[in-house]
Amino acid sequence: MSYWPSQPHTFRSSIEEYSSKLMKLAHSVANFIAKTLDVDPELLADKNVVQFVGMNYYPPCTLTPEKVLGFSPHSDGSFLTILLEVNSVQGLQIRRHGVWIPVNPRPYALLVNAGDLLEIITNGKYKSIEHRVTINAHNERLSISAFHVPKYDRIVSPLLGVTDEKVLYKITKVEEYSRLYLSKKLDGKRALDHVKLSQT
Ligand SMILES: O=C(O)CCC(=O)C(=O)O
Ligand SMILES: [Fe+2]
Repeated sequence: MSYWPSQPHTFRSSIEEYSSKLMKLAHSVANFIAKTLDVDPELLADKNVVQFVGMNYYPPCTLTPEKVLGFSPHSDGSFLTILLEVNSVQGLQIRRHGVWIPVNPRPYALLVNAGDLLEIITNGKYKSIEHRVTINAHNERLSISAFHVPKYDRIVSPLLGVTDEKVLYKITKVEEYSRLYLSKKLDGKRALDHVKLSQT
C-alpha cells in the first residue's frame, strides 16, 4: 500500500478497502469456476494468489481517434482480472471469431476477464479473452484493473476433470510465464502459444 499516494488522504484507505473486497470477489468467482469443473476449490484458493491493481487513463483524441489505440490487443497474463470502468465511457473491445466487439459499460458493474493462467488451469475450458481499448473522440476514459495471479513461486498445470481428457498445456512456472508474457509486448495471445502442447 505504501506505493500508492497518501494524498488525497482517503486515497490509500479507499484502495485498500476496494482491493480487499475484490480479493473476496475473486475468491468467490474462483469457487464457482471450481464447481463448474468439478475440481477441488482449494486448488484455486486465494492463499495462492496475489493481486496487482492498475489504473488506466485514456485521454480523448479529437482529430483521429480511429488511428490510435489506448491498449494494444492482448490477453491478460492473470488468472482472473476484475475491471471497473470508472466513468462508463466505452472503449473496451473483445475479439470473438476474429471480429472486434465493443463491450458497453454498465454503471456500477464489475467485469470479470478470464486470463491466460485460467485457460491453462482449466485445460482450455475457460479461454482467456483477447481485448483492446479504443480511444473516444470527446471523452476521457478511466478504468481500474485488478489482476489476480498465482504467487510467483507456484506452478500452474491443467486440472483434469475426466481421466481421458487430452492435456493441452504444459506444466508452467508462474514466474517463467510472467517473464514470457512481459517479453511479448502485448501482442494478442502470443505468450499462451508457447505453453500449448502440439496437437498431433
Ligand atoms: O481499460 C480497460 O478497459 C482494459 C484495461 C486492460 O486491458 C488491462 O489493464 O489489462
Ligand atoms: Fe487487459
